[in-house]
Amino acid sequence: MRLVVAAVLRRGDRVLACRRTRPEALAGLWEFPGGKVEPGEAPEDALVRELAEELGVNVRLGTELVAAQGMWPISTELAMRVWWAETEGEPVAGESHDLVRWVGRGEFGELEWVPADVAIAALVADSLTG
Ligand SMILES: Nc1nc2c([nH]c(=O)n2[C@H]2C[C@H](O)[C@@H](COP(=O)(O)OP(=O)(O)OP(=O)(O)O)O2)c(=O)[nH]1
Repeated sequence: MRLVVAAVLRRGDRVLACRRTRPEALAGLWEFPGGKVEPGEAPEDALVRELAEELGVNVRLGTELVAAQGMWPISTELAMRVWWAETEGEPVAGESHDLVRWVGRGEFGELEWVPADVAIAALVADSLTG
């Protein structure tokens, strides 16, 4: 099982959603930014690295958003761990995304999420005020 890590970057009552450019099956769908943990790499280090690479921001991780089962299932080969995070920088879409958007709880329903993120987005929306 390969581990994927993702961040719910929070600023006030909004969080950052990112629209994927690849692979074709996921292009156009929204996700929380992150990526695969490399062999030998600590999950938290991988997450900080991915956000620097993909969005050009230096993030500070907060607490983990734990699923009922522990990890968030993606597929038979992949499972995901997700952390709250903050940054002072302004995220800019690189090659992995063609749009980034700060969304409040009322806007979550406007986005078509990557399938594995639907349950995470629901939990996140519930925990935001406004
Ligand atoms: N980054 C990210 N990936 C997610 C989310 N939800 C979800 O199902 N995935 C899936 C999509 C991909 O199959 C996998 C993560 O791969 P990725 O393409 O983002 O990772 P990476 O940057 O390390 O990519 P690569 O080196 O394999 O190209 O997890 C999510 O919220 N964020």
